Amino acid sequence: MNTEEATTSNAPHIVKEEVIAAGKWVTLEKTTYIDPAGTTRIWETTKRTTRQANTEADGVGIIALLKRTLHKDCVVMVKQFRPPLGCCTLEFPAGLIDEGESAEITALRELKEETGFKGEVVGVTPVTCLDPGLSNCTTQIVLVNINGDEAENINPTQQLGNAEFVEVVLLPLDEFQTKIDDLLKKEKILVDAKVYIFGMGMAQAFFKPKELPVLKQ
Ligand SMILES: Nc1nc(=O)[nH]c2c1ncn2[C@H]1C[C@H](O)[C@@H](COP(=O)(O)OP(=O)(O)O)O1
Repeated sequence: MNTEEATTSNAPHIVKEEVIAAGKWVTLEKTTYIDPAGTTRIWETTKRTTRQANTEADGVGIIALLKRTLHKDCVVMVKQFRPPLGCCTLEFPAGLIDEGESAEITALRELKEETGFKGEVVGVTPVTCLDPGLSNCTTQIVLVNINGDEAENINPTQQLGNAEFVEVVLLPLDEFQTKIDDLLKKEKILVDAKVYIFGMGMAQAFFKPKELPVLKQ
């Protein structure tokens, strides 16, 4: 057996997927798979029922930067009650990809619906996973700039459905992490992991690049 064959035969893979329970929005499945040691195992998996045929992403998250004359640049965030957690969360605006949509189109539509802002796409990630030990849920993060000086972005109006209750929260980019820490102290909310990691990354990138290396112990 050559190296390539050995690698292929040892590759972990799925044998079968059986639906245990199916709801309108999610399924619970029993996933039978072969692990890297060749052992057959079972995993409990959740999946969304809404993934469209033309995409491997379930939805998008939107990092929207609001740029206005004489204002600090702000990240447009949303706060809403999330039933699975039983509390409010601070998240990037987000939503599921509808039939025939690209990630970019979904991002601009969801941003308009949830926040009222009209944006312009400036970047998009590959398909990324969200909670791989639990679910096959995937997302693409779309970076959007908003010209806050444009007439339609001065008093933005949300376009929410009757079961949607979304509060828009503007956080200055240069104090993103500390403002989130303040909110967490004040209110009983949970912050989305993507959001907090973005804040940590921003803080590292922008506020510590000039620190001199110190002796490591
Ligand atoms: N897991 C879900 N359970 C539900 O009972 N309803 C759900 C689930 N996931 C989505 N939805 C509903 C709620 C909204 O009416 C639509 C669209 O949600 P969308 O705005 O695209 O996405 P989120 O912002 O992440 O809720 O789906």
